[in-house]
Amino acid sequence: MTPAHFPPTDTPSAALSQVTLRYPKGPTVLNALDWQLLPGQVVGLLGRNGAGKTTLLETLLGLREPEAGTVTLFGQDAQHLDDATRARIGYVPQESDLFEAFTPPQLLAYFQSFYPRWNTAKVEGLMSRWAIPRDQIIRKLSGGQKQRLSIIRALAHEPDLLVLDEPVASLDPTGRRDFLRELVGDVMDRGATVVFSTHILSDLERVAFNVAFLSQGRIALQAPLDELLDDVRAFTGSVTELAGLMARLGLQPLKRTPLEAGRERLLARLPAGVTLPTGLAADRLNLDDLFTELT
Ligand SMILES: Nc1ncnc2c1ncn2[C@@H]1O[C@H](COP(=O)(O)OP(=O)(O)OP(=O)(O)O)[C@@H](O)[C@H]1O
Repeated sequence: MTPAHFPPTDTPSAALSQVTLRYPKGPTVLNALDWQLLPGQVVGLLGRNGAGKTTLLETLLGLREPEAGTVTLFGQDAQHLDDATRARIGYVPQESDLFEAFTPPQLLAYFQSFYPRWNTAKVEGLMSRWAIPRDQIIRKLSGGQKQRLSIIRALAHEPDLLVLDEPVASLDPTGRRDFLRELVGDVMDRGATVVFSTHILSDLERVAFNVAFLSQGRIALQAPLDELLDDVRAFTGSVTELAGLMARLGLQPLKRTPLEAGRERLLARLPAGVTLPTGLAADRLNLDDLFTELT
């Protein structure tokens, strides 16, 4: 589907090139990582606990300075954004960063003052639909209500790049469905870029047109989810037979797992229309399997 109002541009909303980041006395979390997010893309970021999803999203936003590599947002150095570019970005962190002594309307009014664009109708609609208490101070809201408010705040200024770190973690199933619908509507209408990390794979199946797998400090694979479910196969056979097959078809293995007796299991994307040798097992994988294999 083509976004309706987005001006054509080749500039990625976010681009990371050869980014390496290590915490002092800690592990190397990002390791020469390359990643691009384009206008109109909705990307679900997947990775195991501790894989570095939060670190990656914070680095992408310029909140952490990498040891090596470059990060740009709309073509600008992420560490030195001008105000206009900063206003194009929305962020929902994993931990609530709302001012706890404010009421929700006070909080929203405060943030509104920073942005040239603010969609009051959208804010009011979501406040009502998500039943956010207006007179209660934020400290007294439930975890899910705080998360919803944080999402409303991030959607209100209609960012061109929306970054969400586990945005649905404390939402109930209705809240998740509603939020995801809002997200997709927003992106489709405005050609915005959305990236969100999640552990809830069924949510990705509803909305994430693209999935990115973070593993060992790199984006191991990013592609539209429906393509991955169609193309990625697990081949099982002798090492020699599979090496021959990969060479003949020009395929790059995504993962190899040695088995006994000179055999192996190998994951690769199989182009449409390729006829496989008879007797060769090539199984499809569901999203759970892909997560287990690629992260
Ligand atoms: N401030 C910090 N100082 C030192 N090490 C850190 C810090 N923050 C995170 N780490 C380490 O960096 C690695 C990546 O953490 P990060 O929070 O980015 O992972 P994650 O994929 O978001 O995890 P989760 O899914 O559990 O939220 C972990 O090994 C973590 O212990």
